[in-house]
Amino acid sequence: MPNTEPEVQLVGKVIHVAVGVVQRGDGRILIARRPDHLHMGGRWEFPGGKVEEGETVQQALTRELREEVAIEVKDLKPLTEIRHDYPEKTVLLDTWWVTKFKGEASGQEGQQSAWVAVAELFDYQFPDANQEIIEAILATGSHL
Ligand SMILES: Nc1nc2c([nH]c(=O)n2[C@H]2C[C@H](O)[C@@H](COP(=O)(O)OP(=O)(O)OP(=O)(O)O)O2)c(=O)[nH]1
Ligand SMILES: [Mg+2]
Repeated sequence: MPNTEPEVQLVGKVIHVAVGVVQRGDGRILIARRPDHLHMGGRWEFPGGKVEEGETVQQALTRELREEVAIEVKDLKPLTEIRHDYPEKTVLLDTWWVTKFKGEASGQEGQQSAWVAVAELFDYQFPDANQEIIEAILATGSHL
């Protein structure tokens, strides 16, 4: 009997996540601290969340930023896509610049948030997959 185990692992599902790099006019970027009880709890992140069935990634990002940090996305532009294997799951971080938005950002789930300069991103602890997002931000510099 052939062993089908490796194939089972290959077809394991990838979690599609919409991630927003929200940048203000002064170049600062919005980050938020993940609630402790979640996957990667306590680490800082770019706000976002899972794309639900029947949603586009843009719709998902707009919904997540409204739910998590109370801002209204007005314009988006693609930044990068990062696939990362954590021991417990595989994520596809579909990452977008948020180039226009309305509202004052504030953590709607009690989480801390901060507007940080690009150079300050290195002072915060992010999930491992974010290293490549930060590199993409540095490579682009800014959407402004
Ligand atoms: N939002 C976000 N998720 C990230 C980042 N980096 C990273 O590895 N992730 C991972 C952590 C999670 O496994 C997954 C995103 O899931 P999530 O917990 O934000 O999803 P969600 O907002 O839909 O939350 P829930 O409804 O499942 O509670 O992607 C990041 O910068 N932002
Ligand atoms: Mg989320």
